[in-house]
Amino acid sequence: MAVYAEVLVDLAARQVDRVFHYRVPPSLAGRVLVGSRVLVPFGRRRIEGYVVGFGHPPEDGIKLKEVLDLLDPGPLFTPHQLELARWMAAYYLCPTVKALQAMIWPLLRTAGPRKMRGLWPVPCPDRIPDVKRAPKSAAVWQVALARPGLTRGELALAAGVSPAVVDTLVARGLLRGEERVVQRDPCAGLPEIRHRPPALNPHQRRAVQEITGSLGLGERRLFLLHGVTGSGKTEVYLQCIAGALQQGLQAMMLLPEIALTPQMIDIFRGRFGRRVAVLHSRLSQGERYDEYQRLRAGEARVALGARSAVFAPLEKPGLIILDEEHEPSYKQEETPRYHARGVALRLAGLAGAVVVLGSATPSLESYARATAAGASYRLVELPERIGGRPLPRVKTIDMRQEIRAGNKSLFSRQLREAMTERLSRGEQIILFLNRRGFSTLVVCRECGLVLKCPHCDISLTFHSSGRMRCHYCHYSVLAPSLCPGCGGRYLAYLGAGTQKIEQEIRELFPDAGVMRLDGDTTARRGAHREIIEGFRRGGAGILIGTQMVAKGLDLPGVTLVGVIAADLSLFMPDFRASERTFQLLTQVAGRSGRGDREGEVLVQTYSPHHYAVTCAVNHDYQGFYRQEMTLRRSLGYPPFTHLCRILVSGRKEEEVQEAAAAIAGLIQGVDMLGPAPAPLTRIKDRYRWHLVLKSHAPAALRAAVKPALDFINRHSRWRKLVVSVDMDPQSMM
Ligand SMILES: Nc1ncnc2c1ncn2[C@@H]1O[C@H](COP(=O)(O)OP(=O)(O)OP(=O)(O)O)[C@@H](O)[C@H]1O
Ligand SMILES: [Zn+2]
Ligand SMILES: [Zn+2]
Repeated sequence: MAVYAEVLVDLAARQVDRVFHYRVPPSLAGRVLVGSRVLVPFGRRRIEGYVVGFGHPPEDGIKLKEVLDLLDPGPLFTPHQLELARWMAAYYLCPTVKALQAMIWPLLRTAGPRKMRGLWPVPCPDRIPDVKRAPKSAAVWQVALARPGLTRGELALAAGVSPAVVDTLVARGLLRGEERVVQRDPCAGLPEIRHRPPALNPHQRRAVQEITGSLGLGERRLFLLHGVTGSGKTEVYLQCIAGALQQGLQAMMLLPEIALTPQMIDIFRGRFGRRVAVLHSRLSQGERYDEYQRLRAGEARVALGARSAVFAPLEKPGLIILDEEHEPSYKQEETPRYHARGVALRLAGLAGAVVVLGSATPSLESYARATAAGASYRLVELPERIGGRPLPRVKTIDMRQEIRAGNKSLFSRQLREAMTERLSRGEQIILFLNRRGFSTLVVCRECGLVLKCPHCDISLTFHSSGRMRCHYCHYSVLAPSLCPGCGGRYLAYLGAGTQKIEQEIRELFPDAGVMRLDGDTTARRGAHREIIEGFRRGGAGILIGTQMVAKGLDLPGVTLVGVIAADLSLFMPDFRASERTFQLLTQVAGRSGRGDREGEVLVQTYSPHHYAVTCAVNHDYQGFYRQEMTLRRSLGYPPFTHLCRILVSGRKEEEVQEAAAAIAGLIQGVDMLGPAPAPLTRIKDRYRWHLVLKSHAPAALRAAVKPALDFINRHSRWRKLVVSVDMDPQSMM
């Protein structure tokens, strides 16, 4: 009997989410498996597809086309992964093929195994060159052992001999020239310092016992690890992972991209060596491919990475950890718009794994699930800092009073004094401002024109390079000397960014040594490590940065943290603005006083009485939680409801508006806000309108959205529009 493959095809333009049937020709029989990537005819084209099953064609008598080719030697995904992709498609309302591709992306970009042509040592104990009798040959041999695969020239150079010496070793059969597959190791050349686990404190011990006690039961168990900053959560993760490995399980450790610092990678490598595979965006495609393969082969047992590492191909994931679980970056802001936490919970269900969500400032959603009646998460707390250290003293500084006292600078008198004092004692300081660049607003003083991106409805940020940049579409232009509107000569540079802070701090503290950590200074590979290591070693007294300095850094020399403007995130048009502000302030404050000396934090603000600020100042998570929950309940926002945001974008605003209205007309059975222009009204030349749907049941949201989407997809009139559906949106911008 003929075999029919069910194939999911990738049609980027249309939202086709169904399988097509193809006959498997005898030449490919037995080699095409579930998970195989194949080439199939589709209409007049040949396209790629993924085999998701085998079965009977839909109708008898139809002549089926044949699979043309098999594109990889083995399957790219497992049945487990397919199941997860199907769930993602259903929950996040995206095509299954998109979910699958997100899962196996390290295999899809052109990378493949790396082959190297070079000289490889052939061990034969009796003929190894003697250091005394043949020092040159011995030198070549040593280099060849340490760095296999070098070319003849490289080897001679590294050993400090002429290439002829290399040739004699080849002639004697000690070196063989050939092409081999080599593994790219993203950590090659970095020191691998073995860390011994410290003795846990009683809170940590209890946490590790509770979590490891649930491992290997084959059923999903969920934990929320709420530990104050500096309470040693990382050590709890490490020991839980060690426990999982001991039981023959594999583990996944997820961190937000910016918390996945080289230091963090060192810690994991130090504890687990090559059993850790690292997956993150700064790796080269080839490195990613190799790390992914090491996980697939079971050679690596721990996957460490950012959001997409939740798709690491583990055969037996027994433990899944999300550190900083409250971070918005766990949500992918393009199709498939999944949340790594949601996927992790589902994966744990499929695999019978334990999930640990950790944070000093858990999301309201997670904390509610851990504390409400019938809680589904078990709450585990680390209420104290390691070594009984106190949390830092935090003080707010009312910037309105500074102005009244005639201080118009970016820095309050108190902050300056405190900095002087700390520096005189040889202590270190972090200054935090969540905005990169020099000034975020360039305005003509004569006609009031704001210089905006020609493609987005966003003001351009002036950078100290002399260029103005759009932080949304990367447009950049040389800053004009005259106003492009009126030709006026007086342009005002307003809204300080980290570069401006740096400039002013260098003037105020010329001897302190200043470093800056933000998206601009870390663009080059390796720069992030250099800056943090340099600062840790005392290479500077002051580190200025964006939220990169707020997350996860453990720098014992820091005793003062200054927050330049706490209000920046407070008044964003987003219902999570208070939550984000509270989290950010708590996290950045937590960088202070992690060593033996007591820490201090000064928070400059124009809203000293806002509860997000006061609760962060008082280290009062519970207080913040209670007040914010009261507000969310009264407004009907998550965690009391689920949201689904529909964003329509296109080049013609009338069309966008019309389509948004048409969608709104088709929505039934759920509450709806909008349609209205999104807060960012235009990005990359596309106008943006949105609708926000609310319901207590996610299923009701999906049921409401489906018909509207189908309608839009069917109408060619709106083909140029992009309609994106975002379940549980993290950004409302
Ligand atoms: N049991 C222990 N004994 C001694 N030192 C420890 C112990 N556990 C952790 N530490 C050290 O305490 C410091 C703080 O730990 P860690 O960075 O894990 O805190 P954290 O809870 O993740 O904080 P944050 O949320 O602020 O990132 C680290 O330097 C870590 O090495
Ligand atoms: Zn002007
Ligand atoms: Zn732009």
